[in-house]
Amino acid sequence: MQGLSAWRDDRCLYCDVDLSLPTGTVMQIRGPNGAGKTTLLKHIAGLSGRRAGQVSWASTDSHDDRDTFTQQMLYLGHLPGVKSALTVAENLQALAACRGINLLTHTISQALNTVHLGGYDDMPCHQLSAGQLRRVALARLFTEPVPLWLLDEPFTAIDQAGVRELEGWLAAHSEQGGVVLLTTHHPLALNCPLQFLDLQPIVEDWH
Ligand SMILES: Nc1ncnc2c1ncn2[C@@H]1O[C@H](COP(=O)(O)OP(=O)(O)OP(=O)(O)O)[C@@H](O)[C@H]1O
Repeated sequence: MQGLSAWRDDRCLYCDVDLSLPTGTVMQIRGPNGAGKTTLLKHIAGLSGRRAGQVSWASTDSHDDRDTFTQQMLYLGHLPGVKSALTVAENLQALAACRGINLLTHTISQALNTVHLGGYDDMPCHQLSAGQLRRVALARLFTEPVPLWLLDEPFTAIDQAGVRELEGWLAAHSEQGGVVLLTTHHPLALNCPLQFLDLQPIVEDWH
């Protein structure tokens, strides 16, 4: 990523951010509320319209080959992003279908077992707790296996045991050659090297 910049009104949120994320990288974007962490993740995922700077995947500009880039990355936003009227399995199927994957029932059940929602396949999502909804979103890490994970506050509503488990998944993904870029206010304890990108808050000029 080269020269990433974003503005709100006439204020620069982040300017000329250069990042290189080799295979195996886990990087935490840090900064206080409003510093621009979500904006930057969406920028990289290509979800915020074209901003300044270039995002390349495997040496190709992500805008020149959008299809390849979207097939290689999974963006999980700070909201779970599941439809409450659908069941757990229907949500996972619909989301995977967006990238052309036809999920087998067995794959869904396995992923749900991994996130400790085994047997919840046919449960309507409006009946789930906040932590369970988050786990449905996290099940996509296993139903849509891709090298690049862009995760915005993935620990939200997750219990303590789940936090340790998710930390383990991040480290395992890195060991398998994946790349993780995430935001969290949670201090991470990973069994792998962790890099940081610190964003500074905009200083308001009240005068
Ligand atoms: N849709 C929007 N329109 C205008 N300004 C916005 C919009 N979304 C965010 N902002 C502003 O952009 C700045 C960065 O917001 P962003 O959500 O990226 O911060 P963040 O670092 O992720 O914060 P948090 O830790 O609270 O999640 C904030 O000042 C916010 O008010």
